[in-house]
Amino acid sequence: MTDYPYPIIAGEEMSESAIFHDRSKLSPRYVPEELPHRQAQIEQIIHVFSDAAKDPDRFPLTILQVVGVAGIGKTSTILRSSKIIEEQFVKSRLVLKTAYINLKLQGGNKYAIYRFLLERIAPELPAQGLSAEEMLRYLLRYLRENKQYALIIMDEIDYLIKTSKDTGIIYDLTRLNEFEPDKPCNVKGVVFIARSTEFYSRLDPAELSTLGRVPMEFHPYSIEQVSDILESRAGQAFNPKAIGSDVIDKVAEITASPEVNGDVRYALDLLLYAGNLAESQGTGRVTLDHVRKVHGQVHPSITTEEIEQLSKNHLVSLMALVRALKSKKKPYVELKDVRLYASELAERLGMKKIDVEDYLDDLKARRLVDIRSLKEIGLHGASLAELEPALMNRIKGGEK
Ligand SMILES: Nc1ncnc2c1ncn2[C@@H]1O[C@H](COP(=O)(O)OP(=O)(O)OP(=O)(O)O)[C@@H](O)[C@H]1O
Repeated sequence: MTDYPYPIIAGEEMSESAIFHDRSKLSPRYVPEELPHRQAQIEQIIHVFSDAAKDPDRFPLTILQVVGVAGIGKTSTILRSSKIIEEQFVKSRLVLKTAYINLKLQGGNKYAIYRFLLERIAPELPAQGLSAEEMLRYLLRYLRENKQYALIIMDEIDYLIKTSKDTGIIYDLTRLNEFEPDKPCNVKGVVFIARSTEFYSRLDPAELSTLGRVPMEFHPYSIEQVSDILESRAGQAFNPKAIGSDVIDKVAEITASPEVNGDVRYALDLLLYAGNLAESQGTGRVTLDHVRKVHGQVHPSITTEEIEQLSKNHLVSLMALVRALKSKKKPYVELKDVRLYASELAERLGMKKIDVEDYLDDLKARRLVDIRSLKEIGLHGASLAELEPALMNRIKGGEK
């Protein structure tokens, strides 16, 4: 183990301590009921689907796109809205199932994605031996026969389109109502979430037109808004006496800086680690010093959640890049340097040789690595020394 002073993985368990009331409320997987400053967007989305629960068979398949930078509540807003829409269906004595897919996590091809969809919506149906198109037909038939409805949420669609040739997914999902045109389509909505609209350039005109050109844009929060959000999250996670508004305002200020670019996920990480540090020092209260110390050590351009999403090969490739950059003391290194460190690391960890180039490409698509050319590979963000223990912890701790 390393001397990294606080666990890099957010604890899921309820924990009693002088600092925390329930630290799992800071976990990236927790979707709070209250989303300050996203109420207008929630209402807008609910409005779009407001007639769906009233007369679902006449409600058309509705496509929604949501676009905005990382960590500004896109996913949470959609998930919260879908819960409310589900409740409206329940009130009409109907069933709406939400299938959420994070394409960065799920990755892969059309086939794997549709199989996952089928598992979520129609778990009784076996997916084995079916073609991608058959899976969608089965899914639609299953919903019809069981008088159920579905909402599909495809998160990080831009990542998928950038890394995979299966752009057909957009075409398929936006035309689910044309599979059997004489029958109602019980998938009532498909929501695509993306960081930007750059992926449009990889779509053909037919895909673009079914997707619709007008995304719902989410703008980053202001400092004051981040403060409100953190106050609400901290209120659930910390003991009231353990944290003050000075700390919340400091974290909000850091979060709104260009370096972090409003990513609330990073703010929650900062609060968690600062709390852990205060706990380990037995101070009974989180101080500005704890925040400063942690901010100096955690890497703003890579959050806990992003590290958790990486496979061991990704981690080793990233670690090799960090080591190469450190040893060369330059902002960019060459691919061959990274290769060298990666094979050394893999050998030491008893792993098979890694195709570093593929993993670096993927890390680039995840916006963690900056590849200008094969001779100029660097990291997004500045200081790296701190990244190494966090990555090593994960490599040794959890395998994916
Ligand atoms: N208004 C808010 N109130 C409370 N928590 C929030 C709010 N906005 C964001 N968060 C929290 O910040 C974290 C990141 O939010 P979320 O995953 O929804 O962002 P995103 O825009 O979808 O990011 P990405 O593009 O990286 O997926 C989550 O833990 C979420 O709960």
